[in-house]
Amino acid sequence: VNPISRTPFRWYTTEIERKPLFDKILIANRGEIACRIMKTAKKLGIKTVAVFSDADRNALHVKMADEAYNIGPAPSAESYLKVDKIIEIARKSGAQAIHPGYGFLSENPGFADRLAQEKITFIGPPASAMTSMGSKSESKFIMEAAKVPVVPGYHGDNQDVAFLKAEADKIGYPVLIKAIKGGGGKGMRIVETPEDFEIMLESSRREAMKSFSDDKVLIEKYLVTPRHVEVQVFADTLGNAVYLFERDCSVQRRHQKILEEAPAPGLSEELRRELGEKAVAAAKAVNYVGAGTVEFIMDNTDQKFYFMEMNTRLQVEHPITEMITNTDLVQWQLEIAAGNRLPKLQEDLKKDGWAFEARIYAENPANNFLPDVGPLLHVKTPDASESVRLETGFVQGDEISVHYDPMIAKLVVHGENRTAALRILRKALSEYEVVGLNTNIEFLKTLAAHPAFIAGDVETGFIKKYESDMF
Ligand SMILES: Nc1ncc2cc(-c3cccc4ccccc34)c(N3CC[C@@H](N)C3)nc2n1
Ligand SMILES: [Ca+2]
Repeated sequence: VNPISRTPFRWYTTEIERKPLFDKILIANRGEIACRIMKTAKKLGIKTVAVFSDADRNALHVKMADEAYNIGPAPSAESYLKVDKIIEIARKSGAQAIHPGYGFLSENPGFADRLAQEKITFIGPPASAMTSMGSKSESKFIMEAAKVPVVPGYHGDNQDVAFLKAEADKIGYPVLIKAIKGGGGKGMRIVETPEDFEIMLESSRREAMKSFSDDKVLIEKYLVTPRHVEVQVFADTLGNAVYLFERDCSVQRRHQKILEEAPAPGLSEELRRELGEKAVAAAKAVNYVGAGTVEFIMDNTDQKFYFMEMNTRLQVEHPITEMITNTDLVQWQLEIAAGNRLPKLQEDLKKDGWAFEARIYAENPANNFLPDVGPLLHVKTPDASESVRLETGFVQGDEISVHYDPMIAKLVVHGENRTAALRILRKALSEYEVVGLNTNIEFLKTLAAHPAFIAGDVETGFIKKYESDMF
């Protein structure tokens, strides 16, 4: 073989000079993700500005920041979602860029656009990509054009009841009705028989109008207890895009992820590569920039996978991807937001070992796992090490309040293989103590010891199927 062609074709033939990162960034978030972003900023010598509501005055992220500003009362709508207030503080503090974290304003195209107008760098994707991927119908049309597999169904403009019912008959029952602007299962209805179609359509539309002010729906073939397999992708402003392998997030309750793992169990290398390549194709189809996650559902019987949606933000569970690829994805976000190229090429990205993330929730198992609140009277966390990483925004003495999401920490572990990682997870959970409010730590211990979980038989019906074993 010609020796020249043996050298891998390097995407960057000209050495693009590396632009400096930022002097100061504002983190428009709270809790563990704000703390986690600050850790990377400090590592890079970037000054950090925190914003906090009245309820978060003494929070860890406020203590960690170089500067901190109050943005209003506890309710998110009066604080963490106040665009004008956040911009005013960015101005006052001289922050050149804003990191939105996840939730809050992280997938709000209006916020991204507003920052562009204000000449403040938004550390995230272009508003256009958020908008395209924010609509389940528009995103499906874009995916079809990009040859990314989507679930068979109808996702067009015709919202006439009789027409949609005819489409459902064509697809074949059971079908799923989904709100076009939906997410996390809201507005979703499973329809088992034609007789139920109209009433379920009406109910889905009511919820969609209430939740998203848009009652447009799409119809899909319903996959019974699919797996939720998502692929981390990254793209820079120079036209490059890579995948950083997949995560399995099937173990959920009421669309709330509980225990995630990377890579996904039971996939061949060939299927893994196909998932990655389709995810990159999805990102390129919307000229994506920054960190993104392409969510697929995978049929448990034939391992066929279908595009679900794209999350145009850095997700809660990103640390398990960092652990198996030895990357700092917030650093990647900062490099890309500063106009630099991807820190690694696809061939430089290697999957190493296995990682789990257990989400520690303040919740009461005796009260249907509903969120719990209260003081963290006593907290003893597992010792951090190469293989144990704890991401939290709260310490002993803090109050977990009702205003925000009940996740108090993420326990992330890494092992050389799934069995080793699971053992490290169980040990870490056994060292985790919280007194003062109820948590799901005991539930997680049972889950991590369950034979079906140990066997890797994960799918979205897992909790429902084995709940009786676990409580
Ligand atoms: N055509 C078809 N068939 C089965 C599905 C099953 C689910 C689903 C239902 C229940 C829990 C889930 C957890 C993770 C991923 C998906 C699910 C689903 N979801 C739930 C919220 C959103 N992420 C998409 N869409 C589906 N679509
Ligand atoms: Ca989403």
